[in-house]
Parts: sequence; C-alpha cells; structure tokens
Amino acid sequence: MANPSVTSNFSLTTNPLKEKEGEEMVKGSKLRPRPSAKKLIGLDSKYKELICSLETEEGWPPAFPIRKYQDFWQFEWLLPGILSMHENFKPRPSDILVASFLKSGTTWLKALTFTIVHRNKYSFSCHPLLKLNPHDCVPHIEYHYALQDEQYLETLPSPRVLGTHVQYSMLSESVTASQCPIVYICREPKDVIVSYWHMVTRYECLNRPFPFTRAIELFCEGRVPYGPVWDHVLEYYTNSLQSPKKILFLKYEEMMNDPIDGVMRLANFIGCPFSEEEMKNGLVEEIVEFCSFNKLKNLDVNKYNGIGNVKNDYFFRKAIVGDWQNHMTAEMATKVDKITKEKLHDSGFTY
Ligand SMILES: Nc1ncnc2c1ncn2[C@@H]1O[C@H](COP(=O)(O)OS(=O)(=O)O)[C@@H](OP(=O)(O)O)[C@H]1O
Repeated sequence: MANPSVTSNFSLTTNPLKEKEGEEMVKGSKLRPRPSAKKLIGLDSKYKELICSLETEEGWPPAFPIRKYQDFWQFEWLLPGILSMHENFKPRPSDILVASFLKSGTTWLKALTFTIVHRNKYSFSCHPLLKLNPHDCVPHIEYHYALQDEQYLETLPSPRVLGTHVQYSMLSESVTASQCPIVYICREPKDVIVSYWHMVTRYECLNRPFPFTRAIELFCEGRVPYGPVWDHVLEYYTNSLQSPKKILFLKYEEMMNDPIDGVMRLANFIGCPFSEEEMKNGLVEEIVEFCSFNKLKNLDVNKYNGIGNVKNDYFFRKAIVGDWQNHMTAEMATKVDKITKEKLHDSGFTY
C-alpha cells in the first residue's frame, strides 16, 4: 500500500455498505476490508518527541509530510505504527512476509502469495480476492499498528500472509531472526516513480498542481515515502544473498516476462510447491490468470470500492514494463539512470 487514507484534510470515511458487503462475502475467512484511519495514533503516541525531532519534507501532495528516520523517509502518520511494529510485532514461524518498495508490484505479489498459500482452502469461484482487494487479504503490518488495530493481525489464522513496505533494517530482529520467509519484489525505478506520481495526482483531494518534474526531483533526492528506493532495494538484495533461504528477491519485470516461472519459484520458496498433479491440471496457469492485472482490475471490488480517499483502482493502472518512456524526457531518464548506476555500482545488482 503506497498511501494512507488519511491526511489532516482527508475524509476519513469508508463506504460502510461496501465494507459490510466485503465482510459478508468472506464470512468464515476472518478477513475484512482494511480499516479506515479513524483510530490513527498520529503524533499523540509515545513516539511524538522522537518523530517531531526528525527532518521533515512536505513536498508531496496532497499533504503527506514524510520524516527521515534512520536514513529512510517515512510517512509521518505511519511512523508511530512502524516504530510500534518494530518494538512489538512477533511473527509466527508460519508467517510469510511480502515486502516491497511502493509501486513495485506489491498488490500483485500479495495476490499471488495469498492464492498460492491458501489454494486448498478457497476455490476460485468463492475466493476472498473476488470480494476484497489484495491489500485486505494481506494486511500491511505497520498500517494496522498505526491504527491501533494490531489485534486484528492476531485474529488471522495461520499461515498468515502479511505485508510491509519498510526497509530490511527496520524489520525487528524478531522478524529477521525468525523462520518466516520474506518475499521481496523490486521494480525499475523510473517505472516506480511514474506509477507513484500517477497515484498521487489521482487523489480527488489533490489541492495543488504537482508537476512530474517535481516528483522526479524529490525521488532522486530519496525524499519519497520509504525512500531512497535504491537503498531499500539494496538492503533486501544483499540480505537475500546472505540468507537465500530467508529472502526471495524477485523482479517485477522478470515476473511479467514469465509469470509461470515466477509463481513456481514463489511457491517453492514459501514451502508450498506444486505437486505433479497440480501442474498437470494447469493450476499454476490458473493462479497466474486469477491474479493477473486484467482479472483483478476488472473485479467490482477493485473498480468501485476503496478506503477513504484511496480507491482500490489506484492500485491498478497500466502494468506496463517501461511505461516511463511515455512520461520522461531523455534528460529525466538520464538523471535517474545516473543515480541508479552510482548507487548500485559495486553491489552486483542490476535491474
Ligand atoms: N496483477 C498485476 N500484475 C501486474 N502488475 C500489477 C498488478 N496489479 C497491479 N499492478 C501494477 O503494479 C503497480 C502498483 O504497484 P504496487 O502494487 O506496489 O502499489 S502499492 O505500493 O501497493 O500502492 C501499478 O503499476 P503501474 O500501472 O505502472 O502504475 C499497477 O498497475
């Protein structure tokens, strides 16, 4: 989830009818639509003094200040949740963590992981993903902590599939030292910023023009939620090399190019490999199709529902690899590429 359903001048309401509908439709699964931000801890938390002491950036519209904490920029409103998660979240050994930088394929990876893990529990004709957005099926840990709704995570039966956008070094030791596998997805940074800019400019409450050139400037300075993107990716990448059984490092572009291979790797990694029979029956292809962009984008829940100002359809735009070419001048692309090269030069990692 890239963005909260909250700022000071945001409407904080969800559509109760739709929420109810979601609840009704997934009865027995214990899943529910993610909550609105009414119970946000905000700056009244015990972390207030710390948070207020951090450098701030207010350049992102509509009014999401971000703060720099331990070399990464975080939404101010989410920081209490991140800090509380860091301190208090205790994973179960059976948990599976879906981690990513924003706009890198999170929604897709959540849908795939959830579907793979629960393939014997839900049939395709009566599946939570038909009634809930992938972010509802795979809750973001820090979001629920920020809303003081962490108890919800406890109610979910094992194996839980949970999500996070925080950098690897912000995961608590209880997570990094646990058995639970982490699947991480990265995406070419130029496509990431194009995707994020589109999302930000779609907010109905956008209160000022926000030129793409400004978004690129902030992005290049690392002043973007969860950024800098390069450091985020490198933390997970280097740790995946050190602990290949703990972290599966996926690339959006490779998944797009060969989703079947991606799904097989994912299933093997999280300990849910496909049997000969499942493969013979075309289950892998079915999961790829079920979680495909067109399928998810065209579900009513993703066309019409949402939480506050974040409509579910913000998570489904075009899904095109290299869409940056339709938005960036050669100069913009060169600027981003130069930073990418500098940041990655001795890491062994390439996009
Ligand atoms: N199923 C599926 N398959 C392939 N691609 C998909 C899928 N679902 C979403 N998308 C595209 O992923 C982009 C959104 O990234 P995230 O899901 O990471 O966004 S978020 O951080 O959770 O807000 C965003 O990319 P852009 O279209 O380039 O903006 C989405 O369209």
